[in-house]
Amino acid sequence: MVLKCIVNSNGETWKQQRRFAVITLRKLGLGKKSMERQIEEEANQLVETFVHAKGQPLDPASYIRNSVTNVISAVTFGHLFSVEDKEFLQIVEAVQIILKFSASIVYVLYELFPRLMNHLPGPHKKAFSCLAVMNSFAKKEIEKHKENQAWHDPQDFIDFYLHQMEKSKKDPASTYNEENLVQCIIDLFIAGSDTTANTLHWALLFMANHPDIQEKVHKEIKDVLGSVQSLSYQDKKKLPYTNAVIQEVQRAQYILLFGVSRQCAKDVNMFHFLIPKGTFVIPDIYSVLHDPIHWETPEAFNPNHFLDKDGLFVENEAFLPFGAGARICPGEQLARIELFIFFTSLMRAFKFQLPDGVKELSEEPIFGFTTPPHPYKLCAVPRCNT
Ligand code: HEM
Repeated sequence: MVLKCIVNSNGETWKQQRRFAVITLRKLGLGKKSMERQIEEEANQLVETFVHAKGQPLDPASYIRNSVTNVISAVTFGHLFSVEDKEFLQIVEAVQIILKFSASIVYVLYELFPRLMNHLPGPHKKAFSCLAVMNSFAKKEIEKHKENQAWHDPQDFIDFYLHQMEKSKKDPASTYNEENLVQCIIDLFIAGSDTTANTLHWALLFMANHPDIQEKVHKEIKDVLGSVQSLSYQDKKKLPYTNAVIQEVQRAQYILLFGVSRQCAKDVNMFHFLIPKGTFVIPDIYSVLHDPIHWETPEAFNPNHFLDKDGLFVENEAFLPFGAGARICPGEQLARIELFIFFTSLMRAFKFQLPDGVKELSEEPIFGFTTPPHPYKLCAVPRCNT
């Protein structure tokens, strides 16, 4: 019920919509209004917001969520929203409610007995109304794009999609239509905002709990980038320690309870077990990210998992937070750019400290479809060189 266009579709619809999304996200990364610049703009806004707190304790969750959701707005609609915009805040809230619902027992009941559940009150009604809000928001943006007729020089996801619809209107096998476009937009918002925001939320928590690691990150950024203002994703290669810390955050506190459930398209023989065609499979990505065969100290936060003895960055084949295979996350590159630019901008600008009297922040997650940290406060103390 919740995610349909790419995430939960199969067959020809999935193939076409996914291929289109992958190609379009790549093109947007290279385009005039490249995603990287928009992410940088949004990261600078987040830094400004934290500066206003003047080092006093603040809960960073909603600020991070708004910024990351705004990046998805830039990608899909081609513009950023003011974080005070009521409609925008409604969308941010709708994503939260839908995700919370999709990990609830009521969701399972709804999937099993939809007709009965339709007659009963409950959280599914609220989730449906949130989907309706997202639907009408997406439709309004599509209408604006149609009026502007900018799809001849496409600048965002909607432009590219309308262009594709026009190109394939005579193809009877085409699945490009406005209904699927609305679903794609909802997919991008739901799959692309909470995942990245929760990773950043964990990243700040780990930095406050591990000041020694935080100092090494800050020093590396300062030594390598100096007073260069603008950040680029290319800088990642020059910052092996920072890169290792970001990946370690993704590994140590994986932000999905499980991967997305999938159905076997054919009989599969795996390590002598037959998984018959049609079986639903739920990948346990967390277990791969904590497998003692692949990680020296799986339960500890340890950036050395991604560094060799000379401090150079090393990949690990068991680092699979974005899944694997044909269904691998199409937003991986966008997410990696966001994590790098947001994290590096924040580490460069602030020292994140525990508020007075707090010894440590809890590293226990809240279990749901995604696994954010428990709400916490920290102090973003501006570094004197910023
Ligand atoms: C830290 C951030 C993210 C993580 C950890 C993550 C992780 C994942 C995982 C594990 C899957 C399932 C892969 C599989 O079934 O094998 C997935 C699917 C997906 N993700 Fe992400 N994701 C992230 C960010 C994003 C972003 C930013 C977007 C969009 C812009 C996005 C869009 C999607 C979509 C559309 C799918 C469905 C793919 C399909 O079914 O073919 N994700 N993601």
